[in-house]
Amino acid sequence: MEGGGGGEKRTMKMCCICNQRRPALKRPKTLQQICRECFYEVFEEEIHRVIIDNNLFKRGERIAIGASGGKDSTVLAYVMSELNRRHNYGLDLFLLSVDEGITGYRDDSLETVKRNEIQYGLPLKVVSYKDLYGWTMDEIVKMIGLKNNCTFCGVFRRQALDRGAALLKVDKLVTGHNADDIAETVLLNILRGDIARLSRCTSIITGEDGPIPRCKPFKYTYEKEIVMHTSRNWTTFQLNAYIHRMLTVGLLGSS
Ligand SMILES: Nc1ncnc2c1ncn2[C@@H]1O[C@H](COP(=O)(O)OP(=O)(O)OP(=O)(O)O)[C@@H](O)[C@H]1O
Repeated sequence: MEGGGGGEKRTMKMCCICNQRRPALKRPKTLQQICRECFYEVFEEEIHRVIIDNNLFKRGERIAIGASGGKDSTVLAYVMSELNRRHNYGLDLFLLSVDEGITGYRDDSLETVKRNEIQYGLPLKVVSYKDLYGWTMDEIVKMIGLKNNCTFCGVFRRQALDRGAALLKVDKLVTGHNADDIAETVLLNILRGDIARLSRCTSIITGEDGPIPRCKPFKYTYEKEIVMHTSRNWTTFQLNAYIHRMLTVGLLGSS
């Protein structure tokens, strides 16, 4: 584009993919300056490539999406239903949520999952700690205090997801674990000196010898890009409500 006065020439930077629209962001993964539309497109098609290159699914399979109502699994639910339709995978998709019984946290995020059920037309199954184990997480914390409660919760949730997947009679469970989560797990396993887990924790499919294999289609996806992708479907209100929830339970720093 020609600049105004002085006869000097200024070039307006364009999206490096379509070269038609102004860039709206710099991709954390590639540092490319691209427009929003191209970002959604390349983000989703990269997940498609991961699914195809790793043979994650077979036509006709029933797949449960572990849906917590958080950013990762909300974007995962959208991307899975979109790619299933766009590339005709032929999968039967379900949303599976575990209600741990944490007041002010999971009850709020389950509202997001219920919205996704309607938005994406995916059947939702909710399994609760109360129904499965007779205790909510709030009741467990009252008994044992805050120390070690995450360990209990993690073990219970894992089992609850398996129980829910069995009720839905699915072939596989997909979760929203992303590249940052996996890097964190690798570091933890190094610090713990847990060689067995260290070799397993980076696999894109785990639990093939257990009741339900688990897949991580976001294994190569940066958390920052998942946050950027939420703008495709989340309103500012939903984003603010999510941040508020995270601050309430101390999963985000307030500074
Ligand atoms: N209560 C739950 N019900 C169903 N699936 C869950 C639940 N909690 C976690 N998961 C699954 O495990 C993945 C990783 O969970 P984690 O607790 O690490 O949350 P996260 O990284 O914040 O992800 P999200 O943003 O989706 O909550 C989630 O993306 C989701 O697929």
